[in-house]
Amino acid sequence: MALMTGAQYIESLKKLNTKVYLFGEEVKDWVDHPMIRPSINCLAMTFELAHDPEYADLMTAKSNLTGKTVNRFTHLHQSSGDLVKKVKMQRLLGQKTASCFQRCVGMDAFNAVYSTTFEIDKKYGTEYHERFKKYVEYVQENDLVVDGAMTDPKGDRGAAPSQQTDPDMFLRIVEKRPDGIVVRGAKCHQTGSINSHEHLIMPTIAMTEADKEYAVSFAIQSDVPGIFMVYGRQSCDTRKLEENADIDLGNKTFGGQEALVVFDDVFIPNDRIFMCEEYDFAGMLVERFAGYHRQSYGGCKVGVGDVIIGAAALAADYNGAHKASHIKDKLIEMTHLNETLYCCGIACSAEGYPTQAGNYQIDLLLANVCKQNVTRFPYEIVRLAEDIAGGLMVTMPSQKDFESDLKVGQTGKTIGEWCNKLYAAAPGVSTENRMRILRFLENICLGSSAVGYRTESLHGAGSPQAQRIMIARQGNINQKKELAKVIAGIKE
Ligand SMILES: Cc1cc2nc3c(=O)[nH]c(=O)nc-3n(C[C@H](O)[C@H](O)[C@H](O)COP(=O)(O)OP(=O)(O)OC[C@H]3O[C@@H](n4cnc5c(N)ncnc54)[C@H](O)[C@@H]3O)c2cc1C
Repeated sequence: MALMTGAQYIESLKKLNTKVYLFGEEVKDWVDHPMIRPSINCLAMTFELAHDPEYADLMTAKSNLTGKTVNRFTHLHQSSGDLVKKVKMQRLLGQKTASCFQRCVGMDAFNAVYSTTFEIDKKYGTEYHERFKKYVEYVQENDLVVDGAMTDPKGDRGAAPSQQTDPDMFLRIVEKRPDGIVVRGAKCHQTGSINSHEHLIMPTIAMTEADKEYAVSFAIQSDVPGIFMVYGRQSCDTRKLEENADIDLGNKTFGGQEALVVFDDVFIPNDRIFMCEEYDFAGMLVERFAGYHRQSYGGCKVGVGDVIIGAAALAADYNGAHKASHIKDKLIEMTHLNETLYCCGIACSAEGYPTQAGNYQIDLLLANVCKQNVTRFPYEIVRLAEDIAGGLMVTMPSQKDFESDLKVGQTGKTIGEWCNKLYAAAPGVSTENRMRILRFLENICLGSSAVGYRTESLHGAGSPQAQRIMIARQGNINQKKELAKVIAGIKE
């Protein structure tokens, strides 16, 4: 198979028996559910673009395991050039969907598990790395989507896994058998989990010996007995259930998705286990995965930022305000912020280095600086977009009002005629186009796409403080002190 098309991907989801719950009920036909389908369309783009010759260099790569052409989302990075292409691919996908396209977490997890298993085996003589290589070959050959699952519910944030009142607050091994293990717990906020064929599970935090039953990494199909998913609500999501919904959605075709994935005593066969109680490697795996994922945001959010900047510029054109110098300056500021994020994504990639296993790791300090900026700049970008858009972005009547032929008032005009007359702006611009661009901005600033552009920018790949801890560790203040001493002539 090697490279699926978007249509083949969607068909492949229909063959799964994934258990999905939404509004307290099981959703059988979840592939075509109007609240879920936009996120599937979005993921399908990662397959479609891989078939476009214009993007083949970014979207595909040569597998180091088989020598075959694979989708870059399943690739193990072989050079810093590969890391740079990853960021460029993510920017492209952001530009094409203006949403979270959900396939990055799996790619980031592959690369982190690949290098960590190599080092576990070196210390303990285990065989995780060979198993994992076979698993990645299987994923590449079948062009699968894999959810990168790290975040546990975590319960009391001040307590370690083994100290929790409820032991299910972190995913753990509850039984060891000759042929595998049984696990119990959950992973929350899982991006694209319902749309994934597989889940690659990793521990959430560094651990001590007391936590060893929680130090576990494995891969498992989405629809095995014991796994079920509860779909996450998004702001304004039920607009997608409205009949003939179009303009009011802001982005009718694409969207993101998160869900709670529960493991209610799930059996994991030995050949799919990549860490089993080696607690001293949990921290390494977390740090490497988080590093790759912090790099990712210097690509995907930048692509979405490109569309937001374009939409804000169009809103100014449609409002007739585009010639004002402060509008031009705000568009410059948005571009400056967006490109700064891109600089960080490219920089941490260009400074990548080979791991002991041979795949490439990003520069950790620069990736954390990248993500720290991502926790801030998108908020400023949407603030400026809202400034340029004007208040109509949040007070505009519905599409049905603009189209209504109900006569109102005393002069015989319809609601539609009133809305179209009063919300006309620059000459020659249809109110429909004005509506479309303002609804797009509403969706991204505070509608369902704000999940991906705002809160995911803040908490995804770790909350801001997690990056500050890494920046403190990697910043090498002592070396900087030495530099200052030399220049200042301090000898001690
Ligand atoms: C849209 C979205 C998509 C995501 N996708 C994925 C995914 O695909 N896969 C995945 O594994 N995860 C995913 N995540 C999870 C993400 O990694 C977490 O949200 C993040 O690590 C923060 O964890 P939390 O949400 O539990 O927040 P909390 O841990 O509750 O943090 C809230 C605040 O408390 C602080 N805090 C927490 N613990 C402590 C402590 N011990 N000491 C001091 N301060 C503390 C934090 O710094 C923060 O300020 C996603 C999150 C979002 C929002």
